[in-house]
Amino acid sequence: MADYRKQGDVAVLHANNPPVNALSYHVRQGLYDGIEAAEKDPSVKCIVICGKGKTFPVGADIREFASGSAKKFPNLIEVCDKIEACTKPVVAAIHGFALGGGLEISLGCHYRIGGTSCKVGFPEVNIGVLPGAGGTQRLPRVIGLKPSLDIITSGCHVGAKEALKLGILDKIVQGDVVTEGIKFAKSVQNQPLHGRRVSTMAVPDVSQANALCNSAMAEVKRKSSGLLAPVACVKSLRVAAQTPYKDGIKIESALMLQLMTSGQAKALQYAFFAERLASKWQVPGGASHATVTPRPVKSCAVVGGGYMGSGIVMCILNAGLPCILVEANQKFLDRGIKMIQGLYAGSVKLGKMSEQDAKKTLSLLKPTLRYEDLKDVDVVIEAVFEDMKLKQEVFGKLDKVCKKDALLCSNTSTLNIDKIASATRRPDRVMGMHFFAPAYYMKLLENIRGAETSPQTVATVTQLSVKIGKVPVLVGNCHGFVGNRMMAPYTTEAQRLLEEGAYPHQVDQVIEEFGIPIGPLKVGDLTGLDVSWKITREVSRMLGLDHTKREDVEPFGLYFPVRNALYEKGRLGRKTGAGFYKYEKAGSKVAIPDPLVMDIIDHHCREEGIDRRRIPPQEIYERCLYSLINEGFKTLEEGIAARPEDVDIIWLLGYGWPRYTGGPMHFASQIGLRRLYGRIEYYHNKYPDRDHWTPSRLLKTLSQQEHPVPLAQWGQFASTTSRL
Ligand SMILES: CC/C=C\C/C=C/C(=O)SCCNC(=O)CCNC(=O)[C@H](O)C(C)(C)COP(=O)(O)OP(=O)(O)OC[C@H]1O[C@@H](n2cnc3c(N)ncnc32)[C@H](O)[C@@H]1OP(=O)(O)O
Repeated sequence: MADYRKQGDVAVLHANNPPVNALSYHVRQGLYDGIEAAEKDPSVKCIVICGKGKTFPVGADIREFASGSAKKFPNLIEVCDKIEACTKPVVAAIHGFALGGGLEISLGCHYRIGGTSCKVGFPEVNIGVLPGAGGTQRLPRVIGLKPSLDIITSGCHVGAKEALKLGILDKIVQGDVVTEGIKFAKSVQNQPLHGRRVSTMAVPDVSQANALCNSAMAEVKRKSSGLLAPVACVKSLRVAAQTPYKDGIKIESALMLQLMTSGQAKALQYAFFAERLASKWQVPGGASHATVTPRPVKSCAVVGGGYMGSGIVMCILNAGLPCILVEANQKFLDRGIKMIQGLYAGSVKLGKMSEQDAKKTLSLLKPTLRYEDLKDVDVVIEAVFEDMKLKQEVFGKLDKVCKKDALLCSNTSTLNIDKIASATRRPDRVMGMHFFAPAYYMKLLENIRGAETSPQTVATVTQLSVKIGKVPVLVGNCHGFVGNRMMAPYTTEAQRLLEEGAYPHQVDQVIEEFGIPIGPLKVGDLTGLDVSWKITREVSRMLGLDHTKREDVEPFGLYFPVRNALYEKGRLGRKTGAGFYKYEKAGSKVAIPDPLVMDIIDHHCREEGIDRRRIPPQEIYERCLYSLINEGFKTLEEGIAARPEDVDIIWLLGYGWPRYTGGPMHFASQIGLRRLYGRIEYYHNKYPDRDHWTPSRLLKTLSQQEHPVPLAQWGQFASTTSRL
């Protein structure tokens, strides 16, 4: 709703819909009625629109897009038009954020003022739509076409200073924005409104409109290939420059309708809420984010200053927390510090950080070679080499020196967290914190709860994860957890396809066309074929298998003859300039299909008596992606992942799965579970020896329901209880 009050001859309208004043039906109605009441009241001379609580409205209520309430009278266009048509001056007083529909409301106002820290923007592209309440038509009339193209197609927030410079804000004010808004409104109450109604203005300097729009169109197609919304934004802005407002708004609405009904908008809006759901955990027994109070974390330590460890240190420092970095020897410690210093220097050079801030942040870092220095820290994150023996050694040492209630976490990406915890006397305070590389950049944190991890440890680690800027997803303990476990069948199928008839570039092309930025074989080269070779050897050992014997490893999906042949020839990937591809030089990023690799593959097939066949792209697509999705369903049925949304967030934020499909589980719901199950069963029959094609029981059950079960209810069909 919107609260209406009068202060002298000023009517003040507060949008009131906590926590972010999203413009739900009742808020729109309140604003519309408020303007009407103020218009009718002869004692009112001017009006201020603002937001209750922490922000101005941040946009339309995204949930109303699916429910249909967004269309109810008055819709957002009607509210903006009502405000603009008012015969008394209306001032938007912005604090916090004015985003999307919130910014459209303020562009409907005759004046806009903002607090020093306010931000404005049109983030609609991020949820698959456009600023469809006149935003694409009004913004260019205020600030011109070029900056409007930048703001609307990027979805970026614009700070107060920049907004003032561009002309979005008329004034920046200090202190309480509503008080200042009232003062400002009084100062303009006798000014004519002619020239203040944005829809009546012309877009300034349209002589270059076509060239600007052509180049913006090329840019959005290059940057976000396959995304519909940025393309529609450019189209709508082109119209703004070439057409009167009354016609432009109709075209904007038509484009909005097309986007709203697209699968992309639904998937992106699903991802928006899934991301916010991720940190809301619950464990068996009922303890949850809502019931358990986290312990305060005032300082942290990281063990291991390699690529991952250094990145983790930076996340902690960036959050303003002191961090101790421990290494085994001076050489490694110096290397870690140098890496961290270099990355901050790079940020300063790029203008992302001031020199002073970089210095201040770095002053929070304390390097050491002595574990004893960790005695007072609240949380330690271990980031040493992925080796159980080494990790257990480290945890044993930490357990001895750290205070009793300190949490000990491991950045393992695959190893058994209970086994690591068994090296300590505090398994209730041990957890996995699986960061993704580069750790200072990637938003995902896969947090692993061991069998004995206490709810308070979960609460504390979740809170710390959010504080260091991550999206934490709580998962259960199993080999590879959720993300890497699903990765296994995907990479296995990619490699098995090579033996049957495909070449690396053919597999990667299909996956990249689907929208994953780097195909599985290029990822293999990036990670290093020696690294994956060693992992295969370690996993084989753990399972008591001889990794050199095909008959041992094949049934476990650990047989990678092409990779092994390349590894044996010293082709270790990008770093050696040769792997599944060749590269201009070691370290180069451009992967070039290599006839030598094709020969190696052909030779292997001849030796094994394999008749190579042409593999259609659809088969590549299904074998890589459907096997991965099937594994995702298995993590749900086993209670390793709590919700399908969690699986999706892990793949969206950790593995580059295209956001406009919503993630593997949402994508599965779009394919249709019956059809998906049928294809998985087909491959299971074709490759009965490959365990990852055994269809998930949960998927089977869901696919047999008479009507499609909404994704949010899939959990009710998982037979096993949660293993979180
Ligand atoms: C006829 C024409 C129709 C429409 C045209 C207009 C279209 C639009 O306006 S589309 C919406 C555009 N706006 C956005 O996309 C803003 C989205 N929100 C954010 O970016 C962030 O929430 C924030 C920067 C505004 C605040 O961030 P933060 O402080 O980190 O809070 P959270 O993100 O955790 O959000 C808190 C809480 O609010 C819910 N929420 C946020 N925005 C919306 C929204 N637009 N609609 C509905 N709900 C929203 C969010 O889900 C969180 O909810 P929970 O606490 O339950 O998790």
